[in-house]
Amino acid sequence: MVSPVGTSIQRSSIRPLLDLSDAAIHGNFEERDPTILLPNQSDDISHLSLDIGGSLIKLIYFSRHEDFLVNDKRNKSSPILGGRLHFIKFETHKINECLEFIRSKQLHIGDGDNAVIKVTGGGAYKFADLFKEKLGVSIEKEDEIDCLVTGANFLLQAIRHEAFTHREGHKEFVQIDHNELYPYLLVNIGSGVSMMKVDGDRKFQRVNGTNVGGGTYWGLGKLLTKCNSFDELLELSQKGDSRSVDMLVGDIYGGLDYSKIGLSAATIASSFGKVISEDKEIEDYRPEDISLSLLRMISYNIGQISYLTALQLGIKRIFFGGYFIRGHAYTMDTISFAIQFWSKGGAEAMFLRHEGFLGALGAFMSNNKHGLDHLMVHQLVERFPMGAPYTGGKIHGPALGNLSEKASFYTTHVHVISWMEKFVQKGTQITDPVPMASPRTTGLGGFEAPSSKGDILRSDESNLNVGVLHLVPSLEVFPLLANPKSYEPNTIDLADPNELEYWFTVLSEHLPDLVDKAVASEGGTDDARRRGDAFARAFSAHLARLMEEPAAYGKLGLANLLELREECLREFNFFDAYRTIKQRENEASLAVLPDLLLELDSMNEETRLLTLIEGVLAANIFDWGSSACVDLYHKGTIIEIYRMSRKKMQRPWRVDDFDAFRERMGFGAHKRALLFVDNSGADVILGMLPLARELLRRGTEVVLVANSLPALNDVTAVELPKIVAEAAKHCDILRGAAEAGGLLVDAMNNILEVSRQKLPSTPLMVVGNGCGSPCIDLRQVSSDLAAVAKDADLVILEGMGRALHTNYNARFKCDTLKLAMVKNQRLAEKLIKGNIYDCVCRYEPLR
Ligand SMILES: Nc1ncnc2c1ncn2[C@@H]1O[C@H](COP(=O)(O)OP(=O)(O)O)[C@@H](O)[C@H]1O
Ligand SMILES: CC(C)(COP(=O)(O)O)[C@@H](O)C(=O)NCCC(=O)O
Ligand SMILES: [Mn+2]
Repeated sequence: MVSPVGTSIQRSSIRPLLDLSDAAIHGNFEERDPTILLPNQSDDISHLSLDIGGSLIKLIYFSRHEDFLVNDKRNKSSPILGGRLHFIKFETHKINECLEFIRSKQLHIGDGDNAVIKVTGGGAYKFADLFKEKLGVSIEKEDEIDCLVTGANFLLQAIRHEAFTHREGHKEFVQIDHNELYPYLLVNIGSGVSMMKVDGDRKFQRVNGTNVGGGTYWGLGKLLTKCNSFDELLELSQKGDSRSVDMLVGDIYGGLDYSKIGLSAATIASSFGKVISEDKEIEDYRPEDISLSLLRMISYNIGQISYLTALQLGIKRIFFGGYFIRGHAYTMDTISFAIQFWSKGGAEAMFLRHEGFLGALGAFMSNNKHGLDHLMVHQLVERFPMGAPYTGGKIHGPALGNLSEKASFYTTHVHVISWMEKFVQKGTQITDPVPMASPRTTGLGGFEAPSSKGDILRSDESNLNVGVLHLVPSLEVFPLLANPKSYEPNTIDLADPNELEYWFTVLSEHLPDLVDKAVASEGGTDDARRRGDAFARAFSAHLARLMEEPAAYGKLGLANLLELREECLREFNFFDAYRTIKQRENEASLAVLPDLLLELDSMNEETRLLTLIEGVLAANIFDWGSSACVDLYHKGTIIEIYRMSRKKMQRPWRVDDFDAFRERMGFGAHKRALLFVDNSGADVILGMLPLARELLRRGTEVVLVANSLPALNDVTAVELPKIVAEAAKHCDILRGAAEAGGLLVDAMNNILEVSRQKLPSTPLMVVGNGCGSPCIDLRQVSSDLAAVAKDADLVILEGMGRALHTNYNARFKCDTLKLAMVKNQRLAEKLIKGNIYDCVCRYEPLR
């Protein structure tokens, strides 16, 4: 039996606090990213793995965090711990930076006596002594190819939006059926190139390779262009025109296509071949053109060898990894083109978001001590923090001014941790344009010059290319989903640029009001204001980044954006922005509840059910996330708005299945109902609770399913027991049910005057859903919710976020009722061909 949510969800368990005592900036204050030493802080890090390659060191570490769901009682015995996986890279020739990073974060200490450091790549051999000398640790070596394959298999099975195709500037995520994953060809383009045929878990063979790889591009490029960094070289290529160095078919055929064998005039006949006939020195060529020619030469070559290898083995799918790809649109397009061209469409190139980290991930997975080797897709949540440090609950520094004001602050405030310096730098990197090459092909095998959108590569330093993977072992797939495999939570796909722009504008315009509320919720102090500013800046930067590259963080739907906003607030330590508003609305609603219940009790059953549904729809107007509603609040009081809203409840509603629902409802029609509740105040107290009471009265057990973490003015599972206890003071049905559901155990102590007569025992329970967003992705819910769902035969989803933005098209294995008032004109038009404030009552019985 489920017990109510207690006090297990605590602030401190979600946001780790750093021990800042004796903190000091290490090294030169003027340097760009000074290391901050926190000698007394243990991040509770237990697992570190590295892939030390010829060019780059890839580091993954796991920091243990008691994420809010790990407190779940049933998981106490589970060996899997909640925590976060962080992905970092260094250049191999700067190994000392890497060692310093490990030391400053104490990654080599671990939680027990000895941390296990799994290392793969040649550096495991080359630098073993250095690790011993500098850090006093022995490393455990892991086979490189083994790790690459393990890493790729893990990513392809555990991360939902990992693999994607990239054609003509367009990125598309591919859903890979686990049963159809093998065999595939894995091509890892690091310094050199390895090709593996993968047939299963640890079943693989290295089938090919080439010495012309990422090291060749960077090495030759450095020599020929005098570039100082790989990124600089790659950026140059974006402005290049390789025709000045490449010999094209047209150059040989007097401008004509060699159409007999399918080669267009623009096809490269010989990379760098044009140079031979020209009497020029290297200075006479543009470095941009050289870089592009090199990039094309190497990418085509790898594409061609990969294709031939796949052909020889009869494999259709080729996944490309390795840091050479660097998320670079043109590189991916070139490789895709080569595969498509040579295979005539028979084979497909796919890329991986964690491209460079395959080996490091494999090394990490080879450490069976953390018990993370069988993580499932539903247990992983990827987040993209901006890097605001946790500093004892406070973010230090003066109010943020203009981005250009950063320098003076930094030199005068070195005694506090300069989160600002890092943040401003990150914000700038994030809003930098991302190159989105959309090369036009001639169709005959030639590429025109890339037409990239920007000229700056997004720095990896921003850490927003791959996020932090949160491992939440207690998340599960909602067991009542009719078809979990094809389930798509988002109703609105933001792939449509118009849609994207509309929602971005809506969210941007709502930002000042949200910041006001957030700052007020933390007492309006200077510190809160600074954090408010920083939050607004961070969220705007995320929006700008996504506007430019919508798939940057994985497939983008409206629900993801709304969740990102909540996560971003939390990152800046705003735990509950609408705290006071929620309290005020709860109090006002509880005050009128007894009268409402009296009125309802005077009705006959049929009228009552209709009035109850009307009540839910009318009260769903209290939504602080909708700009239209926020305008309403500035014009009237809660009670005025509620009255107005109730008066407008004329049937038929825009979507109106009420009659079918009423027909189904009788005494004991359902054994257990899950009520996914939405907003605080009138919505839950005058809308959903009275409906719950009606179900209880009809002998149906009720589980109120609420957010585990705050989001806008949504009620949370922690807040609900107190609200129910207050309501129960005025209602025997609710009191008996809450007692039977174990809800009043704590609350009863406060209401001793209540008579303890034996009451009917249909239980009312509360359960946290595992999320902190106004929407709900039912592929990742708390195990508590999954457990209660098993006996449920009615699901009621309420509110725009849970019933419209997400799950409007979801099908369930039981009767389902979706209730919402539409508080956005565009959504009303698009979804129900109606208008703002229209209502949806969609009933989908299980036949
Ligand atoms: N910042 C960078 N510095 C050096 N090389 C980079 C960088 N970013 C991407 N690369 C490319 O990635 C290649 C290394 O890829 P990687 O998968 O890390 O292989 P390895 O394990 O051999 O180091 C380099 O040869 C270069 O082409
Ligand atoms: C965030 C919300 C989904 C919350 O709605 P609810 O689930 O509370 O009905 C909604 O407020 C929303 O879609 N807001 C953004 C659109 C707008 O301002 O119109
Ligand atoms: Mn809401």
